[in-house]
Amino acid sequence: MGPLIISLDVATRKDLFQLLDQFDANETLTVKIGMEMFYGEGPQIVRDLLKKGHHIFLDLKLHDIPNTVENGMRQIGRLGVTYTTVHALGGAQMIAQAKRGLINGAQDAGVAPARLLAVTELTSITAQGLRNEQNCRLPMAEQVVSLTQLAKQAGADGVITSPLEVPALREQVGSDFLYVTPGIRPSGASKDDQARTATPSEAAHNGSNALVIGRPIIQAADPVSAYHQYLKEWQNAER
Ligand SMILES: O=c1ccn([C@@H]2O[C@H](COP(=O)(O)O)[C@@H](O)[C@H]2O)c(=O)[nH]1
Repeated sequence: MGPLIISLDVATRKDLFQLLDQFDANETLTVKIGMEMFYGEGPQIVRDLLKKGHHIFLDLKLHDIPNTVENGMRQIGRLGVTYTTVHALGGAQMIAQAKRGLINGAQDAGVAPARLLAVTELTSITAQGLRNEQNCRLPMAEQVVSLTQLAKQAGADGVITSPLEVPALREQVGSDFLYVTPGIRPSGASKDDQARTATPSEAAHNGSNALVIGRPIIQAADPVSAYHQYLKEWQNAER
């Protein structure tokens, strides 16, 4: 069973440490740094979190021509994060070069290479949006399977997808690949801007390898107890 990754979607370093300092200092967490924090605070925030012993998922979702992505990934690879992301829609060549950039960056810095995760269809995309806005003729699960096969063949280590597609992915793409799932909402909670959601225990039952949870933890009245409640549900779920 993989980690429950806390998505630290806050604007400033001060907000971030106000949140993290509520956790026991001995508790090693896996935390996700996204665009909001990285664009505001830069790579130093990643280095500071690594110094505190946390594992980092740097979620910048690169999507550009292959050469640009490879060079960006070389910089990310030097940081020593555990996971990072590209959009699968960038294509096989882009994904393969992203992987090469990560490996070369890790070698430059003498750190372990990050695992490369390809975003399939964002968990905010509905079946209607896929059809009417992306003009995609495949049903959601087939489109996600197709992008996952592409990502796997191109050398990614896993995908980001909704927990709803994981059973089809395990069956059609295999279990030797990471299925990391945001779009997690406790039963009865607001979906916010997420469309394809599941609870932590449903995600576990469907075969997710790791959960990503943001607002239900960071906006809770007590983020530490919310984290432990979802962690318990994730760890104790029937698989
Ligand atoms: O398809 C995707 C890809 C990435 N995300 C990211 O996960 C978190 C989810 O936050 P919540 O507050 O739990 O909704 C957020 O940082 C997204 O950028 C995603 O939700 N879906």
